[in-house]
Amino acid sequence: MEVGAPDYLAGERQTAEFDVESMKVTWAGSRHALEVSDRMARLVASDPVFRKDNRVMLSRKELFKNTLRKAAHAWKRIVELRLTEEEASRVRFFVDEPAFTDLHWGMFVPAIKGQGTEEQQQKWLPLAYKMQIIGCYAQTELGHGSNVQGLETTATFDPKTDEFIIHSPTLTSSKWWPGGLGKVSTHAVAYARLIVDGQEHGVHGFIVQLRSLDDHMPLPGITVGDIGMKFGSGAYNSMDNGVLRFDNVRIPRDQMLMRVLQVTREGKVIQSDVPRQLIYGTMVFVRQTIVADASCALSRAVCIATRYSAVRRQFGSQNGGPETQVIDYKTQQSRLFPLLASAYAFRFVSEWLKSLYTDVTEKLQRGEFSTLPEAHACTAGLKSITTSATADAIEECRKLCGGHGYLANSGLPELFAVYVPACTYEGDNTVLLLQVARFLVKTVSQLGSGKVPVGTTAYMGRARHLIQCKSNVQSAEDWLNPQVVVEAFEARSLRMSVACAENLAKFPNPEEGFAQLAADLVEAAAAHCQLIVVTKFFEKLQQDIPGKGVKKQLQILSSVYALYILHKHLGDFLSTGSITPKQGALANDQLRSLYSKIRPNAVALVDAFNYTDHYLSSVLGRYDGNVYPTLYEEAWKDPLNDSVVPDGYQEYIRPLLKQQIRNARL
Ligand SMILES: CC/C=C\C/C=C\C/C=C\C/C=C\C/C=C\C/C=C\CCCCC(=O)SCCNC(=O)CCNC(=O)[C@H](O)C(C)(C)COP(=O)(O)OP(=O)(O)OC[C@H]1O[C@@H](n2cnc3c(N)ncnc32)[C@H](O)[C@@H]1OP(=O)(O)O
Ligand SMILES: Cc1cc2nc3c(=O)[nH]c(=O)nc-3n(C[C@H](O)[C@H](O)[C@H](O)COP(=O)(O)OP(=O)(O)OC[C@H]3O[C@@H](n4cnc5c(N)ncnc54)[C@H](O)[C@@H]3O)c2cc1C
Repeated sequence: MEVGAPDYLAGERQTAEFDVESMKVTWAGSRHALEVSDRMARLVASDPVFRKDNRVMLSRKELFKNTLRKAAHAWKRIVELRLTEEEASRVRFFVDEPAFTDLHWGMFVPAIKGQGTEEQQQKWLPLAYKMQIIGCYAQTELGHGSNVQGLETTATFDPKTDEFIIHSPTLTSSKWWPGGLGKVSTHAVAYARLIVDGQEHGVHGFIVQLRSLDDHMPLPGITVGDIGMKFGSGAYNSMDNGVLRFDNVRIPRDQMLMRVLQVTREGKVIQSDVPRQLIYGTMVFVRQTIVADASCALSRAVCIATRYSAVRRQFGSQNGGPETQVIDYKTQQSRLFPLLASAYAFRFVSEWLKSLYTDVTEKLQRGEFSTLPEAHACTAGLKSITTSATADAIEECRKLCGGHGYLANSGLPELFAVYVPACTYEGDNTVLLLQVARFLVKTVSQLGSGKVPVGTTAYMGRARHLIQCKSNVQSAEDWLNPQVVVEAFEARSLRMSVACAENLAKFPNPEEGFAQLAADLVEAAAAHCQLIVVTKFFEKLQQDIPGKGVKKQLQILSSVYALYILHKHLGDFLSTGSITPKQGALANDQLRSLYSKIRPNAVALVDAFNYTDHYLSSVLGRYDGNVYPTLYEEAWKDPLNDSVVPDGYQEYIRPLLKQQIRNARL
């Protein structure tokens, strides 16, 4: 905010019962992370190249070219200022525009790192790090996305020339969707079925050059282009999601990523001791980052809706005084505050998931693979529930802002359009929950065998207790006890998984049973993932959290998150007998009282996200709350208002009006 400018939300900020600066540190993860973030936010906001207020008005071509300009400028600044990786990734965050660079850094580089041999990494990574080559991740095809084993592209070894022949045998085998592919990437990690000596060896990644490094023209045998406009204006259309066909394209043998499986000069296929699933490792990495993205997108929407709800007034004027702030309506609070709590919950679970991922990666380096299934289940499941909740929440925030939320300059329509594909990319959310369900059913089925479940399924080791325990909640106050809450969530989750396992056992063919019970399995998987989020929020509170009143606010938010989920899924808790209807009603009583505790802190709690006005790009979410004059000014900037009488008046409006007049005279 400019020095001396009026702050229409100052009153709201004065009622905060905690130290906002300390909460900013907790949200950012550390004082250092906050400092870096703050500096990079200002760097981006003060640079005219990164302007984004006109984005929804641009044609696709203009938008795309502008994105190229921003990406090139960002890279120039990163190199000039010698920014660290952490700083560079904050620059990407605040530039706030999907671009080919996301796939280059986020998938192409990690695929080579995770699936390439030492030699391959040494050859390709320096080129990629300097952006002397630009890569994408070409897995999905027109006919196959979720079913990776069903991909049709082939990579056939030719021992005569020591090459692989990459080919798209059918229309449905055309690569379809990869970001950065359509117009920019010079290379791809393309996934194809490996065929050696007429035998198939599953799907593997191959580094394929697509375009000339001299004139950017597609190489012989490559057909490549953009797949067309996507949902919404602006939004994901800055990305060149592409289509790609291979017509017997030859690549050297050493361009197959060979950490998992090697093909020798003689055409021998050698399986290393690394599990086959490591071929899916890049997806595990990105799913983990997507959970962190969910907390960012959600907190952004909630920040806009909270500030605007404090500015907006409707009804309730007493003796000509001001009307009621809509944030004071209990319905507004019961829709908004759980989303605020969810933003914090997703933030902390993403922190935990990142540490789990780092730990598993270190173990993989040492040749320990036992934690891979849990890492897969956690990343897949949390990606699924956090993105689904965030997509729904952004739309709810739009509605919480009434009519003005529908204006592009509220920032919410574009945020929604850019965010919703997260429910689909990197694994459709239902497909991913089915993976979690497989993991849970397997864990349950091993309970009797003496194998002790660990990590996020450790609670299943107490199945005997959880299957019959009764919650001893007797008052609304009891629901503030994390142990009580966690036990109710554990009982619900365990009982849902066990019920699924019991029902599955009734089918002679387990796969048929899995298919028939898929809807129940998905619900059991979601219950397990919600338990993880709740638990990790409570565990965060065990840490030392400095700053006046900060921990207290987080305790309130953790209870709101847990009791909101309980209230929303009350049917599960009641039907599994994890709690009684009376206890469910007490949870709801507690939730109401927690909302009143959040109310004086709401604006400060969203200030703690530390978002600049440039990043929010929302008239409704402005830090200073100066909404109405800005809405009014912005309206006049619309190109339609460039002329008082619109283009087309002479051709289409005038004749109509004349005709009406004639008719009226008749
Ligand atoms: C210097 C820096 C400068 C600037 C910075 C600039 C930029 C920013 C940088 C970074 C940004 C970071 C990240 C963001 C990047 C991009 C994000 C933006 C956009 C997103 C792009 C989206 C890209 C995509 O969508 S890529 C395509 C994704 N596709 C999918 O997800 C497909 C989903 N399908 C599957 O995963 C699988 O096919 C399946 C799991 C559903 C089924 O597979 P399969 O049939 O083989 O399996 P099963 O038989 O069911 O299972 C076999 C066993 O394997 C286990 N399994 C399955 N998957 C995994 C896994 N991933 N890991 C481990 N194990 C796995 C499964 O459990 C089975 O085990 P079991 O024991 O045998 O039961
Ligand atoms: C914006 C965007 C960017 C993308 N970027 C990339 C990229 O860079 N690289 C890349 O390779 N791919 C990319 N993709 C592709 C993406 O990964 C796939 O779209 C995604 O994995 C879903 O696969 P699908 O499209 O085949 O969906 P489908 O599997 O066809 O899903 C359609 C419906 O079928 C259901 N379904 C499917 N299988 C099952 C099942 N077994 N049981 C029950 N229900 C099922 C799903 O739940 C869904 O409702 C991108 C997609 C989008 C939208």
